[in-house]
Amino acid sequence: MPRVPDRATVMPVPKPPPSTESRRPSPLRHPLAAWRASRRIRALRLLASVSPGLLITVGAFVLAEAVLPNLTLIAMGHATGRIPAAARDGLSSAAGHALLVALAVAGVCYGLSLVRGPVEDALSATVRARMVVTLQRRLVGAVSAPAGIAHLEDPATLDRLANAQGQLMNAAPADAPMTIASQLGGWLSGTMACVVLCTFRWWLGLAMFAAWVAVRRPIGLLIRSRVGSFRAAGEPLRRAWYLFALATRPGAAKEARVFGLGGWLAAQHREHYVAGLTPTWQEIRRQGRRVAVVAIAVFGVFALGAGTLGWTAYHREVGLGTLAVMLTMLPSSMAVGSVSMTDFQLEMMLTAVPDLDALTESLVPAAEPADGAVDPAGMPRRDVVFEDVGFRYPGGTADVFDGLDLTLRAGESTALVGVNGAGKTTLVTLLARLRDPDRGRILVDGVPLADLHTRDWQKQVAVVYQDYTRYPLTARENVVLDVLGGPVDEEALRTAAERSGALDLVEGLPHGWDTVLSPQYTDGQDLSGGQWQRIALARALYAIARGAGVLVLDEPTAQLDVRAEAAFYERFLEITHGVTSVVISHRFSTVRRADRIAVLDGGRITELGSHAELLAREGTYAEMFHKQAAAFTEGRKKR
Ligand SMILES: Nc1ncnc2c1ncn2[C@@H]1O[C@H](COP(=O)(O)OP(=O)(O)OP(=O)(O)O)[C@@H](O)[C@H]1O
Repeated sequence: MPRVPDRATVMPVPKPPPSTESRRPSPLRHPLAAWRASRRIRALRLLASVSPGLLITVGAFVLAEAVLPNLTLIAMGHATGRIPAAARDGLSSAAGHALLVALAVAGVCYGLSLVRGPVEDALSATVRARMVVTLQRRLVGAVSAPAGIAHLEDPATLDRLANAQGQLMNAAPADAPMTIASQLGGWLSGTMACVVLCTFRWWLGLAMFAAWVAVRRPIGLLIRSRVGSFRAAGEPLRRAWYLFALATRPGAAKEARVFGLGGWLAAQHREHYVAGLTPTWQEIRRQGRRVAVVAIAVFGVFALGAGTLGWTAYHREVGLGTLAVMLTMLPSSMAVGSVSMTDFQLEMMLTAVPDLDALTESLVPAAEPADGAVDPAGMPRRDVVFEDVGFRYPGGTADVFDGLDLTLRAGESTALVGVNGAGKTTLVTLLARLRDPDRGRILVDGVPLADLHTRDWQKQVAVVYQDYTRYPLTARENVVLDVLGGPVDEEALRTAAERSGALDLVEGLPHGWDTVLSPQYTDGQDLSGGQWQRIALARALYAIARGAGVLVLDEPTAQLDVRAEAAFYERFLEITHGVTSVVISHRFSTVRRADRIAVLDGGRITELGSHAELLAREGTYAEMFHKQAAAFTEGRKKR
């Protein structure tokens, strides 16, 4: 008796670990661990993994950002303080020399501050470019790690994916390291100003520092909670972006115009966007009063500092130079507590970090357990057996399969017939192990599918899907997809194109096999639906020529014209000869040519046999066949 695994144990949608965003630091947690887990540190570590040299350069930028503005102000203050003495004693006096030195230092620092802008621009562009490549590589790696596709229909995973790309909040995560650097530079600059204030009155520097930190904390928390409610609205925001893409990209452009969808799309986009942002706006309104309290505190602290300076100057306790330096340090110290739009943007960028990690942590290890050790090369030699298979889509309300038994004999063609929604395409999905059954087993030459190396088995199954992909690549690349970047077997390519009826079409293209099949690229050209279908068919036949063991054709002639369809039928036996093939079609002129026909109904195979056998049985197949034949004859008579 085969082991019947229960639903929960088979290839589940990988569950992301709880977002580190929501893991509140426990008081017992080591501070160093909390520091390492901080999203800022993780973003900077990401940059270090891209290029340690770049991180060091960014560090130097932070130092310059912290020191240069203060040095300029201090030097200018000192210069101001020396003016009276220099004016009195002359420039050649000691006081005059001190003035010149202070002016020279101020000039150099100011000059260096002037190049800060262009340097920051260049550095930001480099960091962004390197980060984008790394982030995209990690995302593609994570998303394509599982052999199955269930995770791509999991809303939580899709929210994470959209946010890790920066799409959900319209904030580019690749800009996070430089924004952190700029923010850190500002904070250090403010801290340095507080230290300078300490040299005047130790308590004033400390008080300013403590006040700014105290001011910054509640505003920081407000920003976090705003961004948190923004992030929580993942689904409506993702939907808003989807609608926006529908309205602005070519895919749906034709239907959007013909059906006049433009206004509806715009209204729907607005509705979902507003629904996504409403909690954030409510949060902002709730926070308004706290922000007002903080603003009053800022004013109070600043007044205390300025008042103290004014008082001491009035009583001649400090000289002009000290007064000039300290007066500039007061506003400089504000950088410790200042919060701007950049902080909000940075907070949004940083939400991508835990999402990126969660995707990698959940999807990449999920790829491993699904892999078996048996090499499927040359399989199937005998058969592929579906044994008591049960399957229901995650979140679905009904079983698609309930005790399905079917044997696909090696070297034979089997046609799958059934009404819309009977589960024909789903059966192919299980065969290619893009999903696993909830119950029962699929055996290839007696070996459970789970014991085969998943990726290699998937390469053994060449499928022309009903909704095959039209890649914006050259005609050649569209056909030789499974070996992209590797050597191309030109003879097999030509034969595949000839058998699928694509050869004449490709030879008629402006650059032949090298024509890009997309009008969105220079010299590119689009194809008609039927022409694309021939290319997709050639893709599967090329894979078969290169050793794939199973050919699956899902509605192979749906988009072909009458002549192409007739030519396909003539070649059908030749195309599928000796190949283990599965043909799904509602056209009985295709189906009848298969060696065996399986009728799928109510989650099981209800009839199985050759065309003649099933007609003789006078069951569902015979009824469907006669209805279609009658409709066809009727149609011809009317013409
Ligand atoms: N990704 C999915 N998530 C949930 N349910 C799905 C999904 N894909 C298909 N279904 C459902 O599973 C059932 C079988 O769908 P499937 O596409 O396999 O049918 P089919 O026989 O190929 O139909 P058709 O002849 O229309 O192509 C249908 O009820 C469909 O609604």
